[in-house]
Amino acid sequence: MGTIGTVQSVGTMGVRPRFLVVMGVSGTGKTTIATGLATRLGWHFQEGDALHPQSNVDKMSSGQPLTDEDRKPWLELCHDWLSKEVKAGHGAVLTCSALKRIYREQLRRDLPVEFIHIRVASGTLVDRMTHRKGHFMPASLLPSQLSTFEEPGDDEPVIHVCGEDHPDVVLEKLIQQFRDEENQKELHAAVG
Ligand SMILES: Nc1ncnc2c1ncn2[C@@H]1O[C@H](COP(=O)(O)OP(=O)(O)O)[C@@H](O)[C@H]1O
Ligand SMILES: O=C(O)[C@H](O)[C@@H](O)[C@H](O)[C@H](O)COP(=O)(O)O
Repeated sequence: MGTIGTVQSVGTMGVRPRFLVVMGVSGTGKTTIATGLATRLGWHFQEGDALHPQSNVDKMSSGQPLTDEDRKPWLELCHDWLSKEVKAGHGAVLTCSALKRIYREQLRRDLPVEFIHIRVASGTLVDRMTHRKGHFMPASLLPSQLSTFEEPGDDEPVIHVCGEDHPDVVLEKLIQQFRDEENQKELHAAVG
C-alpha cells in the first residue's frame, strides 16, 4: 500500500493513490463525498474550509462573497497541502469549491491533481444549505456561488458525479471507476 520507493503500488481496495480535489459550489456534498472516499480508501483528508483565513470566514458569515484576491492565499494553502501529499505519495482528498478555471489551475500547478465535480440542482442546494446546522456559510450566498462557478472543461482532469444520488451510490461508482481505470492500465501494459 502507498509508495515503494518512487513506484506507487496498488493500495486499499485495489486502487492506486490519487490526489483529488472534491469540488463544487457550497452544499453540493463535497465534505460528505470526500470524507467517504478518504475513509473507504484509507487516504488522507483535508477540509478546504479549515484553510480559509479567519477574515474570509468572517466575510462569508456576514453574507459577503469572496473576491479573487480573498481566495488567492487560501488556494495557495490548498496547493501547499496537495503538494505535501503528492511528495508523501499517499492518496489524498481535499474539499475545495474551486469555482473558477484559474483557481483549478492554481490548485493543480505542477501536480498530478484530479477533480471530482459534484453536480446538484440549485433547488436541492437551497434546501440542503437551509437545513445544514453549524456551518458558517449562509444560503444567501448561493446565487453568487452559482454565478461565479465555471463548469470544468473537457481539457481539465475532472470526473463528474451526480450529487443527487445517495452518497453511498456516488462512492461506489467512483471507486468502481478507479478500479476499472487500474484494470485498463494493466491490460494495456500486458498487451504492450
Ligand atoms: N448526496 C446527498 N444526498 C442528500 N444529502 C446530502 C448529500 N450530500 C450531502 N448532503 C447533505 O447536504 C448538506 C451539505 O453537504 P456538505 O457535504 O456539507 O456539502 P459541501 O461540503 O459541499 O458544502 C449536509 O447537510 C449533508 O448532510
Ligand atoms: O470560494 C468560496 O467562495 C468558498 O470557498 C465557498 O465556495 C465555500 O463554499 C465556502 O467555503 C463554504 O463552504 P462549503 O462549500 O463547505 O459550504
